Amino acid sequence: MHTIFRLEQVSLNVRLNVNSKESLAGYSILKDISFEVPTGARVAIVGATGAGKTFLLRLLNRLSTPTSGKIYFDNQDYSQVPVQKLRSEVVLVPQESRLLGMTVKDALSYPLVLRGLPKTEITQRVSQWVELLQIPDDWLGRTEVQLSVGQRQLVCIARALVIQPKVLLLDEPTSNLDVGTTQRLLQTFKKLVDTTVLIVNHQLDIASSCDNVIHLSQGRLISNQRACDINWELLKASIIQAEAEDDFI
Ligand SMILES: Nc1ncnc2c1ncn2[C@@H]1O[C@H](COP(=O)(O)OP(=O)(O)OP(=O)(O)O)[C@@H](O)[C@H]1O
Repeated sequence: MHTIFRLEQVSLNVRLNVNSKESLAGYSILKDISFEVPTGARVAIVGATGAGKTFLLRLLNRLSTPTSGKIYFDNQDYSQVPVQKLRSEVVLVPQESRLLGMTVKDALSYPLVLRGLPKTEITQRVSQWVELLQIPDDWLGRTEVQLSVGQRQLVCIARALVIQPKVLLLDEPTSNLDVGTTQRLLQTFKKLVDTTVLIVNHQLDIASSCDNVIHLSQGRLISNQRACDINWELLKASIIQAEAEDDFI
């Protein structure tokens, strides 16, 4: 099995107050995390609010740097891979993505323009994804203020998909999408043969459509299992319990 990411005992501390000398050790966000992501897999990352899911995606995209431990991307120590190269192959779609004032059509073309693709190929690729995700033609000339939150979310995912990255990191990609669009998106992910997809999601039915499920709780890895081996009732109960404990704290 080829692995696209391998994490070995990765921990991440962040300083709550960057100016404070006392808090140099920082606040522990992720603790001693080890797992492997098979190339081409769809991996869900689940866990209670504040479990560290978003920070895990940030680590993989190198928006955050591990405090200790090692991360390997495509069998290479990822700290040795130039950040620009890594981010062109490992694309993160955060919860609050923006179109930066561009029209939908320009936003979808822009990453390909940056990569120097010929105009004809850009047009062809954008049309292909617009069609696959059933983005209506009348959105193409709109800017983000003329789109609903869910419509913008879909366009931001399409903008990442046109790049055909090696790894797609999606933070709550379906939080504002209707059931039909969510299903279409999940079907599309299944068809991506060369792209590994990691999805942070609160909805376990989305996790159940993935190949593997990583469960985090309070910054620790609780399990990394194949979806077909999971007892979903138990997983749900465990997440609910972690949320209740957090509320109590
Ligand atoms: N800028 C920050 N500085 C310090 N701690 C932070 C910062 N942002 C978030 N945290 C803390 O880091 C922990 C992990 O946050 P993270 O956003 O990764 O959680 P999450 O699992 O994605 O949660 P959610 O499901 O609510 O999005 C939380 O306890 C949070 O309070």
